[in-house]
Amino acid sequence: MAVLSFPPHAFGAIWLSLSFYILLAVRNLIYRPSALRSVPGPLLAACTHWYTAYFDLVRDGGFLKHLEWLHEKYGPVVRIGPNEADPDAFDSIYGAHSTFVKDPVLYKAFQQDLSSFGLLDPREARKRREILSPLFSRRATLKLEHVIQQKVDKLINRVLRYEGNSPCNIFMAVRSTTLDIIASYCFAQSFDTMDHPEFRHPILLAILSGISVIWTLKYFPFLYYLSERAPGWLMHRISPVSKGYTELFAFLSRHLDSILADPTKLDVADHETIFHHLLHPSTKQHNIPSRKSLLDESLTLLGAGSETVGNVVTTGVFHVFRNKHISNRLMMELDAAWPDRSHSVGFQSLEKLPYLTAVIKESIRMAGVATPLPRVVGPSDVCISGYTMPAGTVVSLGITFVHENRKIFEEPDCFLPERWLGAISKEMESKYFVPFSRGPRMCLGMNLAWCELYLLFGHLFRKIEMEVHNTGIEDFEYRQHWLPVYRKRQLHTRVRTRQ
Ligand code: HEM
Repeated sequence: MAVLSFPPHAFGAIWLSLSFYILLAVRNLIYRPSALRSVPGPLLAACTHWYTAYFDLVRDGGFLKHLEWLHEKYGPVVRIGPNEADPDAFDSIYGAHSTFVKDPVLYKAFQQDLSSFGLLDPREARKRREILSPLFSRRATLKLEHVIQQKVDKLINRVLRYEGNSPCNIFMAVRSTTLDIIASYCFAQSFDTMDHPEFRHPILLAILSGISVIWTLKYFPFLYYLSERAPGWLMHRISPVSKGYTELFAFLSRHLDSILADPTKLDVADHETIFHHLLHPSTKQHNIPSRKSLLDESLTLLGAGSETVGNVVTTGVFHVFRNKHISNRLMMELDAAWPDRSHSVGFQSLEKLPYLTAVIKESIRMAGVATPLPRVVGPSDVCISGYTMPAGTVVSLGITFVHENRKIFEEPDCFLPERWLGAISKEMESKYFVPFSRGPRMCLGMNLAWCELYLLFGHLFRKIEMEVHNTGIEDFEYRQHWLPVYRKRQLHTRVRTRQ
């Protein structure tokens, strides 16, 4: 038997590790913040982080589902780690005046420490936001609307090539589009992801599969260190999709280095880009970011700006086209406002359409979003939901717990755009619609996201009739790897031109 051939020193090592973890767990139970002892939750969670790790890693992103069960069992505040709690109090954690900082244990796993998303120091993060915000303001988005529109038009053409043919993979088509949009918007460059047959561009595949490694890097950060130092051929052997990441990194590095070598290239760029802001002389008061920081920022924006919007659009297309009442009502509204499809209708006209707006909000609510967003309490102890959380405690509340809360949204599992039309909807929105989070670290790309969503939803539904093909609601069940990861069938539709 294999076990008999186990070398004796291996048993010794296993015993040693086990004893270490048991001692650590006991220490956590006895010495960790006594105030947290009163927070209800499983004993094992209070002993060790490997409790959440088990669900994140072994149960394939299953902690979010388990957390729902924990809240049902223990109530609105649950202890989920030796030093970690999940209280039902969104504004206390993420509100405008929050002084809590992002938890390094999670955020360092993204390996983008020097980007707007990864900077942990609130002053550094604020400075970076100040530099980039002008490019992501509503005004800037309106100015660059044509950049988005161009890609949306290309998507419509690409999708309509499937008319009378096999079903189109909308899941990948839309994600290819959002990746091309964010690359164009931020760098005035394109990967031409949409041109790839079946929308399976290696860079897109690498970004998608990269989501699933977040938990691994959170619990085993040294793996990133090893992967960075391993020869490329070995990494490609271990994970063939990493070739896409190598391609992405090489593309961004080449582009950045050419600008650093000759900044006048920015003068002839098609439009303003992130580098016009990050390398602008007035930035000197904040210091020009290092090359690593510029690369981190580029990777952050590509990641943050593509999958998020793509996921919302895929979710919306599925729900609208599987419900005749919703698709009819939406098309009637669009046809009335936009009788001639050959004339383009822009963001500012589309955002005035109430039913389209309701459909977009409901798609955002139903699409899984970034969760959890852990924050470290500080600089002093605070009382949250009736419990004292000592400074240093990690707290988080998943956005899904707000958006899928039965006490807030009736029938939260149903796609009901009408919920955003009633008299009460404005109040609901201001209190409970938080897909972009809130406070000092809320989404930087929110205006861009809204513009993309209106143009994508508006043009897809006005110009294309779709029939969902071989995809069911079960295919929208996801595993939470910080972002949702879909393991089942991708949304396919049969398509027909609408006049
Ligand atoms: C529907 C689309 C989107 C959703 C639901 C969304 C949601 C979020 C959320 C919840 C956060 C907070 C993350 C955290 O605290 O860890 C965030 C941060 C961020 N988002 Fe978005 N996002 C979307 C689109 C975009 C786009 C298009 C961009 C492109 C520029 C973008 C760029 C960022 C950045 C840079 C941050 C980090 C901000 C900071 O930490 O200060 N997002 N987003």
